[in-house]
Amino acid sequence: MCGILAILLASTNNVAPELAEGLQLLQHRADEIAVVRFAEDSQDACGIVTCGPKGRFYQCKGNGMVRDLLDAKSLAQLVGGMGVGHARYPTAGSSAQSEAQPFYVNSPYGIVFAHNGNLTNTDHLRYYLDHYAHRHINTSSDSELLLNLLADALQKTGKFRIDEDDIFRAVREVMQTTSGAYACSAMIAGYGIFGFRDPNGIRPMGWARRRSETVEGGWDYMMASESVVCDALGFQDWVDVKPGEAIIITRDGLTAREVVPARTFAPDIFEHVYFARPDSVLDGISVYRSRMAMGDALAVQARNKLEAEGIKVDVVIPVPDTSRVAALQLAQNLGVPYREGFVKNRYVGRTFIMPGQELRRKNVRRKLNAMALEFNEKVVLIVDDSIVRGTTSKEIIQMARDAGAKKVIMASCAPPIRYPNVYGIDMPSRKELVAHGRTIEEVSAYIGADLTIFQTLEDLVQACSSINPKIEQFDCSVFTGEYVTGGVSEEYLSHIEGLRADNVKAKAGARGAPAMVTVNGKSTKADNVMLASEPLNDDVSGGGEVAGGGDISQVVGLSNEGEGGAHHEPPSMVIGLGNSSS
Ligand SMILES: O=P(O)(O)OC[C@H]1O[C@H](OP(=O)(O)OP(=O)(O)O)[C@H](O)[C@@H]1O
Ligand SMILES: NC(=O)CC[C@H](N)C(=O)O
Ligand SMILES: [Mg+2]
Repeated sequence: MCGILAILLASTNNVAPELAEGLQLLQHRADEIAVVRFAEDSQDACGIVTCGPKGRFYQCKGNGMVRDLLDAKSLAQLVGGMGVGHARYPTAGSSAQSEAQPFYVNSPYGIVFAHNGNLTNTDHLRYYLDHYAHRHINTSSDSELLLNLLADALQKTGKFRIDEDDIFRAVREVMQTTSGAYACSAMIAGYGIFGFRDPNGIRPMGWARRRSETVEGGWDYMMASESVVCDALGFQDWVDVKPGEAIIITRDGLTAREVVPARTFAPDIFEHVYFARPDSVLDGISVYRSRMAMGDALAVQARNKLEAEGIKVDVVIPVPDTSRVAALQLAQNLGVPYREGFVKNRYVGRTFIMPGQELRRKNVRRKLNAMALEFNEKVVLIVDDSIVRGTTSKEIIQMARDAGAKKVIMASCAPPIRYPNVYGIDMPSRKELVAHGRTIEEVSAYIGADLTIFQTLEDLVQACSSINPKIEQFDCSVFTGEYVTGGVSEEYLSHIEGLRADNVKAKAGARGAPAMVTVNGKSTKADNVMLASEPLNDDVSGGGEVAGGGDISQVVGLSNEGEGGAHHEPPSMVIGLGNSSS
């Protein structure tokens, strides 16, 4: 999953520090543990591009977490009052530094682009861009395709200056040609920022504004994956972008338009189960309240199952962090004590996102420690938000037994996950999913539980839609194998399994080792681009029109691992390293 963010200030103050702060709040969408970052090729990446005087772009991006990569020194060099940020973990292409976002194209106008989601017709798009648009695609990233489609559509206007209608039209063209999930933020040099959400509203996105502190009567605007960014940065009145809608923000204000009619409104329910922060509200549904409702529903099920089996539970124990909210609710409903029996090492991140099964397994143990006094001689009910590969459950059940538990019952707030996610969550291979091809009893035996209780899909959907009844449908494909966009065939699933299963990624990881880039003679992890030599003019035009694009002096560190596509095998290369003028 990824986090996207864009901010446009009313003033020309530097926006980079706020973008970095916002990205920190989205880090859970691309979180990976410290051990991985130092021991192996890092999967996570992040980046910021700002637009400064004379429409010049300033960029810092690369592998690593926000707090490490976007340090004060780097941020000080990112000039300008508008910018785009991205926190990535890959669902297409590789984890190579060259695929870190935001992406940039110089033509037309200078566009910077960040994407959360995953496209399902990339072969087709790649073919079109190669054979018809004649645009060079330099990585295996689906997001680079999306940006180039957008650029192609804007290019077709043939205009020196574009306006809002041109952008809306270009976004419509993109939506009409792409299939899959996408929430995107973009920026045009010297013009403004814009964003859009796919016609099924699968990935979340919204916007907000606040009064400028420096420009009287002016507004600062932001758009982001989750509302938590809006709250923390002091923006107000969060508005969700609708499926098929695009928004354009310039210094003149915001315009929203439905560019294609919504096909469905089916947000990915896994955002509520696991991905999103509990303090976010997505499409009018508080993630926290939906997780409470999941706990309530699971309690009813658990009571019935436990009674039927004649089991009396002594204690309910959550698997930190995500399941805590639901587990507390479940314990209260059952009238059983809730105890934090697993202590989490706060310096270890989310294990689910880590690359490679062996690493994930080891790190469950590094991350969680069982306190014997909460397990010894007890019948324990362990609650997790989901059981995906079964790595966590298998390890912690063994830990519970080692700590003296008499019986271990496992409960999952989500139903069994049996199908890949093709919309931006890295669950690409059926074979890796513990419940694929297994009954509940078989899953239970595999993870070593005495009994395993899963939420029903009906209860999960009800838990989310009860908070906002206007959202009647969710993408539940990981549970059902029914994909809201359609067009996800058996052939396609086998194809992505071939590209993205753990074993394939392990090989690709070696090929995709991040390029080291030299900036001003220093070796750095980041693609750090400083373009302007001295303060120039305004960074954003009065809005409405762009004057022939911005001025960008260099692009850095390009390399390619190849998706195996027949039409593209671009060479590894580095273009224009070094600082232009400063
Ligand atoms: O069955 P698995 O493949 O192990 O995946 C499921 C687990 O992964 C996630 O935890 P994670 O450690 O990523 O994050 P958290 O701290 O937010 O719970 C999720 O909350 C489950 O605990
Ligand atoms: N998780 C995501 O949203 C990833 C975005 C995009 N598909 C990439 O791999 O970079
Ligand atoms: Mg967890």
